[in-house]
Parts: sequence; structure tokens; C-alpha cells
Amino acid sequence: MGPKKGILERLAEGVVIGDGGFVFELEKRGYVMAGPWTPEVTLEHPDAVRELHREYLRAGSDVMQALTFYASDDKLINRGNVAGKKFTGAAVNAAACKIAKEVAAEGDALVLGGISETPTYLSGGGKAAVQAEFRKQIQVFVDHGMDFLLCEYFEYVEEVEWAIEVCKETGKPVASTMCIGPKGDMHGVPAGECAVRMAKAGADIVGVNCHFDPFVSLETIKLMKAGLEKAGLKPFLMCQPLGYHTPDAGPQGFIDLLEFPFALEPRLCTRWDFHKFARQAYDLGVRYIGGCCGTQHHHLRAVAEELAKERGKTPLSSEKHAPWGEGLALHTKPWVRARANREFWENLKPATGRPFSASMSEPENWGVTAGSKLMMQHAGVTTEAEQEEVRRFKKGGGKH
Ligand SMILES: C[S+](C)CC[C@H](N)C(=O)O
Ligand SMILES: N[C@@H](CCS)C(=O)O
Ligand SMILES: [Zn+2]
Repeated sequence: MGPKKGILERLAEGVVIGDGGFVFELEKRGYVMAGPWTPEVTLEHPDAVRELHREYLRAGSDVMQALTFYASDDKLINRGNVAGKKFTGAAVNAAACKIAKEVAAEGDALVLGGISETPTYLSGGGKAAVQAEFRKQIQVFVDHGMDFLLCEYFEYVEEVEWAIEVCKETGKPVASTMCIGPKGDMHGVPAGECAVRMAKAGADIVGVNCHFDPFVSLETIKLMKAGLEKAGLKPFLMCQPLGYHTPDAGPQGFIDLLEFPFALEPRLCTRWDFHKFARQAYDLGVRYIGGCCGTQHHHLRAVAEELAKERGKTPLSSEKHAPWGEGLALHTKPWVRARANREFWENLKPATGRPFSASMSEPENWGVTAGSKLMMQHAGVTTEAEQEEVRRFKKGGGKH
């Protein structure tokens, strides 16, 4: 076998599958704390991180992304208060890189080092102080031979431009995703402009991650694509959305939903939602497709199975999963065997089993956010007349 193909070559040839959620999944498994969301688990429980990488590799992931989310020194510093432990970015990042490399070598995966938004920026620190945080993390990625770099989970385009600038100093390919929706960044910079600014700063791959569901995220990607086309720029497109449905989320996405972060399960996407997402993303020209918070093994496997023809292969874990539920043909009960087909799963509207659960936690957002038409469509309010009724209801202060 020759040398591994690089990320840009792989993207030019076809589709690359990213990874699933790490901090969210490890929080549920008892290894990460919700709140700080920092990944000192790479030092405390390396086996837990290793196993999750393996699960994603088995699902078809082409990239082992080192678990370095929020692992800047300024973010980790608060973790010194937990059980008297001090975790440095250098140690957490180095451990993350080693684990990612180890699992990548078990398949044909690339390794990726990522940086994310910093408390320094959010508290008004200037460019030099913010870039100093990034530089420390990136040095570790260079020392450990990461194949490419990612700026992910940025709410402000200014900060991600500073991040890309530092990544470019290494000469490695750079990907960049913001956690924004169709309304743009937290300063109101439109999504299309964010994409153009990321590409002009030097990102080879641009797109979105986290904060919004797969279908809202694709709406953002459409706006990004249009902005890039208008500016004559052609970076690869990347989308790693939530594994939760968020049609009612406001501009900051799922963070502002009442269920964030401990009661999101009723909103979980099914594997069939991810089949649909993968196809729509691919048709839109997205070539780097993965997941973020809430996404698990079966979501990624669905992406890999949906795009099996395009990729010329099926993921390892498909050995335990016949396409479109066909394994059910082996079930003992005939009425369950009747579900062993694509038509059944593609058309099912899953019930939640919660009689008093509303489909939206904050329907009052419907009339006030730019994505409201989209939200209504997701909620099944599809005709113009019904949508007008919702708007009238809103204007009337919630009274008919
Ligand atoms: C997307 S989660 C891992 C982090 C969300 C938010 N920025 C928070 O810190 O709670
Ligand atoms: N890559 C990170 C992003 C969190 S928003 C993770 O999967 O945990
Ligand atoms: Zn996320």
C-alpha cells in the first residue's frame, strides 16, 4: 500500500465521512462534564476515547479527529478546580493526538487536529492573545504529524479568521466550520459572507458544525454556497450537524432550547433522517459529511450506507446491519418482517411515546426568527394559509 491520500485529494475524488459527537457522547457515558465540556478524558480515561474513535471508524469514518475540542489553556484552566487536578492544553492535546493516530492506523483514516472558540475572544481579548492560545494547540498538532487542521465551532467570523491565519502558518490543509445557522454569525454577519471570509482567510474546506439540525444546517450551507459562487471561490463544502432536530431554535441554535443539554433525547434524529441528510448534502455538493453533538455510530453508518455506491464500499459495521432494515426479514413475527423494507422506514413518522410532549419547545420563536418559514415547514405547517394563521397568532400576542 502506498502513502495515504491526503484530505484534499480524497475530497477531489469523492466523499469523505467525518466523525460523530465526542464530548456529548462521552458526557452520557460518564467521562466528560457538561458545562465546561473540556476533554481531559484523553488523560483520565484514554480507553474511553480510543473506543469511541473505533466505533466511528467501524461506522465508516475516514477521519480520526483528535479530541481537542475546547482544549485551549484558557478554557482548561477552570478544570484545575476539579479534584485539585491541573490539566494543560499541551498534555490534553498530545494525548488526544496519540489516541487518534493509534486508531487511524487500524484503518485507512486520516488524523485531524482541531481548535475551537476561546474564552479569551469571548471576553474581549485581542487578536494577539487569542492567536497565542491557538498557536500552542497547533504546535502540538504539528509535533504529532496531524494530516490536516480544523477550526470548528466558531460563533464569530472574526475569531475564525484569526484561527485560520494561525493554521495556515503550518502549510497543512485547513478546514473551517462555524456553528451558525441561516441567520449568520452572532454579530449578524450573513452566512454567505462568513463562508467567503473563511475561504479568503485561506480555508480549503468550509462549512458548518453543531448548533443546528441536519436540514437547517443544509439551509445554511446553501447560503454559504451561493455566497462563495458569487465571489468566484471554490473551497470544498463540509457539514457536521447535530444529531437532534432543532426547527424551533433561534439564532444560537440548540443552546437556547430549554432541553439543552440534558433532555434532548426526544429530538434525536433516526438513522433514516441521516440517510436523507447524506443524500441531500451530497446532491448539494457537500463532500465532507459527518456529525456533531448527539450524533452516534448509527448516524454515521447511515451516511456511509446511503453513499455506498459513490464511495465504492460499505462500512465495517454494515456486517451487522442490512440496508433499509432488511435484517428484519429474519424476524420470527410476520408483522415485524413486514417492516424489512425501505418504503416502510422512509415513510414512517416516528412517535415519541410522550403524550404531553409538544413538537416544539419554544413555538413563540416561530414568528420572530428569519428561519421561521423553514421552522413551520419542519413542524408540518406547510400551506401558505396555515403559515399565515401562525403569523397572525404571533402578532396577536399569542391570542387568536
Ligand atoms: C456544543 S456543546 C459541546 C458546548 C455548547 C456551549 N458552547 C456551552 O459551552 O455550553
Ligand atoms: N468535535 C467536537 C465538537 C463539539 S461541538 C465533538 O465532537 O465533541
Ligand atoms: Zn457540537
